[in-house]
Amino acid sequence: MAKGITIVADSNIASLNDFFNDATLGQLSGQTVKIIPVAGRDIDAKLLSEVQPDILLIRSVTQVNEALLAENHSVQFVGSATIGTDHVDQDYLAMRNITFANAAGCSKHSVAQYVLTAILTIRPNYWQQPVTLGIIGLGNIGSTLAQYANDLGWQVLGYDPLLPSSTINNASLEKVLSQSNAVSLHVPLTSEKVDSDAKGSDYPTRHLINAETLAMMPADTILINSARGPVVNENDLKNDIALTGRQVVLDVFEHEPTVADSLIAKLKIATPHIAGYTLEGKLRGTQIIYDALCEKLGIIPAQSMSNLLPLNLFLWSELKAHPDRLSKFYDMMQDNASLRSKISGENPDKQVNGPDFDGLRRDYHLRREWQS
Ligand SMILES: NC(=O)C1=CN([C@@H]2O[C@H](COP(=O)(O)OP(=O)(O)OC[C@H]3O[C@@H](n4cnc5c(N)ncnc54)[C@H](O)[C@@H]3O)[C@@H](O)[C@H]2O)C=CC1
Ligand SMILES: O=C(O)C(=O)[C@H](O)COP(=O)(O)O
Repeated sequence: MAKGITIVADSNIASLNDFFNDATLGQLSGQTVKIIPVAGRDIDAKLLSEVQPDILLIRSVTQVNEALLAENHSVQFVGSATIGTDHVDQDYLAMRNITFANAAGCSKHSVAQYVLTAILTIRPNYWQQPVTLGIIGLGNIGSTLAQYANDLGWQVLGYDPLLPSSTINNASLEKVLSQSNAVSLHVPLTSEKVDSDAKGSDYPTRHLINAETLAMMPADTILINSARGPVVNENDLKNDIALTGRQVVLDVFEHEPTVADSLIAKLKIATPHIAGYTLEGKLRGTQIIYDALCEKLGIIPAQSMSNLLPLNLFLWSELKAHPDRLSKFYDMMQDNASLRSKISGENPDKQVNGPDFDGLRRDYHLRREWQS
C-alpha cells in the first residue's frame, strides 16, 4: 500500500466514516486514510484513473470490470457491501490480483422480513391459516425465510438444484410453482453457459420466470421478486397479470433504475429495491467488507456495528402476538406509495426515471430488523 490509504467509496455505504478512518485502518502503520465518497453510478474509469485509489468500496450499482479498471493501476481491494455479486467481474479481479469481498448474508433477515410483510399485507388471513410458501433459492435469504415460515406453522416447498435435498429443499421447480399460495425468489442473477464459458451457470436464473413457468402457477398464487429484476421476464409477467389478475410484488426490476408505469400499474406492491434496507442490514454490509479489508491489511478490526446501533424494540415475538401491528413494524404500503408518486411523463411513456428511483434509495429512512 502507498503511504496514505486512498479509498473511493459509494456514498450510499452506511457509516463509511465510522468504519474507514485513521484510527480504524491506520492503527499499526500510522497511515492516514482519505475517503472520496461518490454516488455509485458516478464511479467510472475516468475517476479511478485520475484518483488512483488503493481501495474501491461499492454497492450494487457500480459495474466492476475491465472497462472500469483498465486505466487504473492502484486498486488492491474491492469490497461490495452487498450480497449480490452480478455487478462484479470476479475473474477479471482475480486476473489482476485484486482482492474481492462481498457481504454474504448481510441482509438475510431484512429481505426475509420484507417478503413476510408483503404476503401478510396482501393476505392478513395468512397469519391464522395453513399456507404453503414456495421458495426458489435456499441460500442465506431463502433458508432464513423458511425459518420464519416454519415458525408461523406454514408449509415450505423449496427448490434449489445446487444444494442437497433437505426438509426445505424438497420439491421440483414445477411443484413449487404449481402448489404454493405464494412463491418468493431468492436466487443470484446468473446466465446460461455459452460453450466453455466458466462464468455461466448450469441452472441460469435470467428469465427463470417466463411465460412457461408463469403458466405453471395458479392465478391466485402470489409472486414476489426481491432477488434481481432480470430473473423475471417483465413482458411475460405483464401478459400473465393481464390474463390471470395475479398479485405480484416487485422490489427489483428488469430495467432498473428506470421502471415503466405499464408494469407498476399492474403490480399489487412495488418498492424501489429496498428489501435489504434496514439499519442492521446496511451496517452489517459495511462491517463485513471492513473486516475483510482488515484481514487484507493484516490488522485487527477496531470498529463494530454494535457500537453504532441504537436500541431496537421491534420484537418478532410481539408481532406474532399482535399481527395488527404489522404496519408499525414495517409500513410497506408507504414505500409502495413513494415509488408510485415518482411516476412522470405522458402515456405511453410514463415511467419512474432513474434519478428518482435512485433518489428514493439514497434518501430511504432505514427500517429496523425485527429481533427474535
Ligand atoms: N432486494 C434486495 O434488497 C436484495 C436482493 N438480494 C438478492 O438476493 C439474492 C440471494 O441472496 P442470498 O440468499 O443471500 O444468496 P445465497 O448465495 O446465499 O443463496 C442463493 C441460492 O440460490 C441458489 N440458486 C442458484 N441458481 C438457482 C436456480 N436456478 N434455481 C434455484 N436456486 C438457485 C444457490 O444454490 C444458492 O443456494 C442475491 O444474489 C441478490 O441478488 C440480496 C440482498 C438484498
Ligand atoms: O445486497 C444486495 O445484493 C442488494 O441488492 C442490495 O441490498 C442493494 O442495495 P444497493 O447496493 O444497490 O445499495
